[in-house]
Amino acid sequence: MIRFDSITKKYPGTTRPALDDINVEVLRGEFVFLVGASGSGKSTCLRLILKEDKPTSGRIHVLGQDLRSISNRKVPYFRRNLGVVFQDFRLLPNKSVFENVAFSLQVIGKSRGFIQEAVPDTLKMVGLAEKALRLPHELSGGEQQRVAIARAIVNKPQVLLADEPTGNLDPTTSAGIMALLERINAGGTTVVMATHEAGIVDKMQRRVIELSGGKIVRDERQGGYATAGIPIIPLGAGLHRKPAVDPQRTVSALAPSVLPSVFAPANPANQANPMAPATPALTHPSAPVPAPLAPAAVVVPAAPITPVVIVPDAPARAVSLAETGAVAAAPVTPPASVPQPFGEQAMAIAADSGMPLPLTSAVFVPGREPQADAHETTPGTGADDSPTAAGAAEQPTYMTRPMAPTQDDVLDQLTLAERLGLRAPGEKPDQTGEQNVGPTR
Ligand SMILES: Nc1ncnc2c1ncn2[C@@H]1O[C@H](COP(=O)(O)OP(=O)(O)OP(=O)(O)O)[C@@H](O)[C@H]1O
Repeated sequence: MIRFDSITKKYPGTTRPALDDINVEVLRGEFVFLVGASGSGKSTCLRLILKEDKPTSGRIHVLGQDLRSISNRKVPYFRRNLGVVFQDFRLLPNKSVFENVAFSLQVIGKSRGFIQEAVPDTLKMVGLAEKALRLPHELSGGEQQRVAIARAIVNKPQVLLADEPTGNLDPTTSAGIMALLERINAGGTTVVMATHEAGIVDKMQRRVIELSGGKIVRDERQGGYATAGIPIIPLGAGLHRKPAVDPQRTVSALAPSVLPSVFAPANPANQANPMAPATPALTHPSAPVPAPLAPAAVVVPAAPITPVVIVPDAPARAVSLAETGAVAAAPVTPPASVPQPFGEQAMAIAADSGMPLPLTSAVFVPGREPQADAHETTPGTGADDSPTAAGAAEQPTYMTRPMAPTQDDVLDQLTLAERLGLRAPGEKPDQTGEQNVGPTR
């Protein structure tokens, strides 16, 4: 399903590789945790799987395809098989829950009929059927993450990549999110999740791949989190921050089995599942392997954990996937003035017009008439689709194109289609719908 053959990734201007001769294979239907200190290479792995970036050397196969053989023009098609979830949710703040989920189908040209069926089904699965009309800021953090997960899975991807999806959530809410991810996995979707959260990894007892300094130092079939290489932070404390650890100073986990567990046993009284699966898992016809796992296990944070090694003097933080923006669930400036019926072509044309355009929400929501958001465009006033945007919908939202480049958000200069990876920056749209899709770089 996913295979890295001798993968080395060296970022320009760096001396040490972010990934150093990685060989690993993830099988269909697996649930894999990627763990490791900050800067160990977890997000780089996810970026390479997405073909967001390419390795310096080595080969990557995803879904049976050698990523080198996928032309830039085909990358958007390839990515439709992958769902992505980030720590910071990345919802469109001025769109409802329904619209946020529908949006990812709109941009790949799914029919209105398909959207009307798939979105409610998916919202039901994540337990948000009743909140379809809410705006992101009217939801809790856990609910927002469930919307993001719904958006990532609504097209039934074969692989779900999650980059610290519980990083901004409290332990109970995280447990609900993990139960949901387990359920998605039980439906046949392969899940690869980067995390720093020891309690979750320990509870799930799934495959754990540990990176240290760009190398795999542990690959355990049913592993826990604890190694000498990773400091433990107590659940519920510092959940909003990644541990700051100097990978140079961490001890290699070459012999994790000899390490004593630092985890207190879980409190059985806490085993109630806050996300009790009331609805069936989505079926994934494209994933022929039957659900390999037991019914969603309860994921409850372990009893209070005694913090151990916290290494002071953090290094410059690694650039994570969540910070660099990404494809499948990346934030996008909402489409400009979309005529109905919505569609990739219409949105691409609108987004590519280069003119300031009013925002229009063209998604039909049951029980709610299609309506224009009707924010007039004001060049230079920013549509806040930054990671902090979720929950900030009370701020007026404006189109930002065209806008001056900023140092840290080049994405804002791209059109909607470009930002979604549907077309290479600068490439002109044609009039043939799906064929609009083109190279991403
Ligand atoms: N775009 C980039 N340019 C240069 N170096 C980078 C870039 N992205 C990541 N790196 C470096 O590559 C290494 C691995 O980074 P990566 O983001 O993959 O780590 P990570 O394990 O995901 O960290 P975190 O847990 O903090 O997200 C780090 O040393 C980081 O500084």
